Amino acid sequence: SDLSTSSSKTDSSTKDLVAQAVMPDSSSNFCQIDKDEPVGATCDVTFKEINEINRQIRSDLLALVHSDFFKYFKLDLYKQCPFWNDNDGYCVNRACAVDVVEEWDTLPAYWQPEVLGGLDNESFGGENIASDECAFLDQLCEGQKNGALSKPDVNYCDLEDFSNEKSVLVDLTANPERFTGYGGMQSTQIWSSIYKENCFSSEQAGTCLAKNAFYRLISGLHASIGTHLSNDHLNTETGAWEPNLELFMARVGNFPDRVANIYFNYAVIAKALWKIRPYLSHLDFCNAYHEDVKSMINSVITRLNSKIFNEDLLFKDQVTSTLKDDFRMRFKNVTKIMDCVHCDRCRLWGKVQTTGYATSLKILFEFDSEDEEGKQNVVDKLTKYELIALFNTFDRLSKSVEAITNFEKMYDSTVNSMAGKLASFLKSNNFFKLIKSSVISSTEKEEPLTRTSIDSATSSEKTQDGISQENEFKDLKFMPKKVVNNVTKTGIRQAWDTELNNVSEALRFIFRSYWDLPRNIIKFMLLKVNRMWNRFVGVPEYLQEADQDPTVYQLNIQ
Ligand SMILES: Cc1cc2nc3c(=O)[nH]c(=O)nc-3n(C[C@H](O)[C@H](O)[C@H](O)COP(=O)(O)OP(=O)(O)OC[C@H]3O[C@@H](n4cnc5c(N)ncnc54)[C@H](O)[C@@H]3O)c2cc1C
Repeated sequence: SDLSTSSSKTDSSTKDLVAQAVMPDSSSNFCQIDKDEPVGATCDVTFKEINEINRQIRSDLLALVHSDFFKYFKLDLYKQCPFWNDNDGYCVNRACAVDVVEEWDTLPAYWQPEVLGGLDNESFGGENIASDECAFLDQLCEGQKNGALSKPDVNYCDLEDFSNEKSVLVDLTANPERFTGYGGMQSTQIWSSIYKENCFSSEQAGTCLAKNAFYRLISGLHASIGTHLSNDHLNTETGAWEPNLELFMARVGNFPDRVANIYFNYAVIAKALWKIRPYLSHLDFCNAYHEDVKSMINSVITRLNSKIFNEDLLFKDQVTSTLKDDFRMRFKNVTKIMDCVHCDRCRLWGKVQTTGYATSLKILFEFDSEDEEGKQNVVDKLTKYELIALFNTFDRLSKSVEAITNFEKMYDSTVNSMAGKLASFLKSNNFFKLIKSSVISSTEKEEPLTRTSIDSATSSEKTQDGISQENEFKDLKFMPKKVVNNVTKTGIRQAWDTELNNVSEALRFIFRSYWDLPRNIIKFMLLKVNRMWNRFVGVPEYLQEADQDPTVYQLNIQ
């Protein structure tokens, strides 16, 4: 997929649709979500409460994931897709690339190869651990070395990825999750395989709940990615990275369930973080960063609470261990499907986030509430990459929630300005006055515009254009209402006036066309002469096109 093509396609298709996409029934009902409602049956927290929690923790969380400990992640960018033979696809856009860390000297001490034993985890453990300044890192990887993590397997992701020799270290802050242009058949295949993992075979009690939770997790991840690529989107006209409201509405905002699933995922990860809080004291960060990192973690986690998500409603009592195993295995497959993603940047963030979710599921469902020692054990055996993924995934969701709040502001101001523009347009333009007079009854004519009148006028406008938006974007849910035929008949007199106006407007249009004809002919001739001259003096074809359409030039040079 080509960045410029897909981007310009998106720009043009969404631009025309924005009027329909962002025209709501009520501007306060952004995404058609009641913010005072709970996020889901398993969450005792409302959308509004999550917005407030997020507002409080946002800056601390951001500082945490920018800290030297949490900003690095390790993955194998060249791992073969284990599910199908399609390793040939490449995303060649610059935006798809990942800048790996090559200048090791610039890294903090505990990321240096001599301290980490080449980062392959082989040298972790043994007697040296206690004396190592970075005992925490060794401690986290100890379980892996001892094989304790795989017997029994309580992991929802493949931990081997991090010990793979071919894995590279990546600075996440230098590779932001944003629009890459990755799309088409390749990404569709990935998403559809991910959703297919939700096909639990079991019919036992609780399967439906498990399926529902699985679906919400995946859909929330998908929607969060959609929010990021819309929030950090390349404007091909200016070259700037900026939020794109139309794209957000088309991908996420028009689907209340997708927005709700982002909040659901926020609640899931927040609860996992809340659960490990009492056991974090064992973690030992490097001296230089120890206190800072710990206080940053604390300031985020202390603002979370237990009622944000009730995992017991999901699995406890209703689900046998076979179903839980099935759930774990299927989620592990999702993390493995990330190796089939052709765009490196997307693969990187896909790996980080699926590992983050996998870690939170491990904490939520493998923590035995009666067994304090067991809980401490689970936390002690988390690898550093699981911990890094967990906090970075929480940051992604936190950023999504923040972006949704900003999109809501953009949406409201777009709607307000559209309503204002439409109102003045209707006032000044005769053609629309005619429509207005046929839609609004004679008694309402001089009253200020109401929401209904604006909607009706827009719908009429749409019908006049003859464009069937429903066919183009079946997904959109904020379509203006269908034209309601509420013409008030006020007798033959009004019909006569309307007809007379129609005829006079038509005559005026014909007259104006004749009037403009000579000017249009001259313009056309000048254009032709200009083209012939350019060809004569040897100006390349693409520059001539760019001359007429600046976007063409921009696309060609990319
Ligand atoms: C792991 C992964 C990471 C990616 N990361 C990036 C990235 O960082 N930057 C980037 O620009 N692109 C990224 N992409 C690509 C991006 O997700 C889209 O696939 C791409 O933009 C094409 O979008 P689309 O509109 O064709 O529909 P897609 O997003 O591909 O969706 C396919 C279909 O799934 C359904 N659907 C869409 N969203 C949801 C949802 N939330 N819940 C339920 N159903 C849904 C719709 O019916 C839709 O038609 C990534 C893709 C994958 C698989």
